Amino acid sequence: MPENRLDNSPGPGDTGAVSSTLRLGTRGSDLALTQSTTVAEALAASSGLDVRLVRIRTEGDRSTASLTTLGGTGVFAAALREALLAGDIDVAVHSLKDLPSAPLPGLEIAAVPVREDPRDALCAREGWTLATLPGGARVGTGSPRRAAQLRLARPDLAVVDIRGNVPTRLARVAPGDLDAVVLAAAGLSRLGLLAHVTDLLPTDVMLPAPGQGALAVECRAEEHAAPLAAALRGLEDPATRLAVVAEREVLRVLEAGCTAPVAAHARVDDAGRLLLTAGVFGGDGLIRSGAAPVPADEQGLEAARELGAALAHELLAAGAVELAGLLPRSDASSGRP
Ligand SMILES: NCc1[nH]cc(CCC(=O)O)c1CC(=O)O
Repeated sequence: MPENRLDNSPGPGDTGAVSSTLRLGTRGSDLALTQSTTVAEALAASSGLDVRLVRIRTEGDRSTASLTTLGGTGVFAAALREALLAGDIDVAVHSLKDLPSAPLPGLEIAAVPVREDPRDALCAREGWTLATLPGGARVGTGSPRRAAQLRLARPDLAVVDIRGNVPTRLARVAPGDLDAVVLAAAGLSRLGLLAHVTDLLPTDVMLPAPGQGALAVECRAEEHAAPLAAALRGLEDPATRLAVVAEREVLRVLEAGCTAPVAAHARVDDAGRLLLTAGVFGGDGLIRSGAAPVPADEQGLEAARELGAALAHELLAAGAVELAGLLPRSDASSGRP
């Protein structure tokens, strides 16, 4: 597959102007390509650089094994991050929810662009909503987080474990196969597939994965002061950054001692307060909410982190670790996607 060129200026082979060419690594799925193309175009427009997409094939794309067997969703990001560290690419675009919560030495998330709708969406036959799906309806998801919340909302449904990229999962909704699937609204939106949504699930019914709907634009940390990082920071949305820092801190703290699926959703309200809800699912599930003022500087990020950690510790104190034993799939990791 040839590299995608976003402009028609000569490549490095023609002029030797390597430094003006930015290699943006991407996975090959429709969703990854859409996300990467959007970021590449924004970067090309703001920086004047020649931005090229470089496709990287990841273990997560190659394998049909279940995500939990592969060791969680980090498999999607690992190959891109290796290419970044090796200097084969200059920038990587990830779905933030697929990025492990631990920082990777040598890399930095230079920008978190404005977030899409963080909610999960039901795509059902016959225009069914979660409330009107007939009893026993077969609903597909590969996510322990979504499965657990589906069971809580509608214990009478049959939750079916599925895999594959977004279009593949959507195609399973057909008579004789699945009656519905649950997918992130953000992915459907980016792929132009929102018309398939029959019910946008409110966050109090289906609390999203930490980082859902947000992107991470990653580069090598050594480039922090370089023009590249400055150009990347132009893509930053501060409110989204605050929200995902809090959500990912919940995940980071819980991942240490808890294997139950984790969900978290935060947003900044009009008064400049960060509102965070975090949950772990298994049994009846556990949910905690909190709020904190978030000043528009480094202290805001620290406050977001503290709020995330505080809710995670509340969940641990309320028995989050024990919940893992109540899971139908006790090997479930953080519950992403
Ligand atoms: N787990 C795969 C994945 N990673 C990111 C998205 C959607 C986009 C997003 O959540 O930002 C999806 C598909 C889905 O969960 O439906």
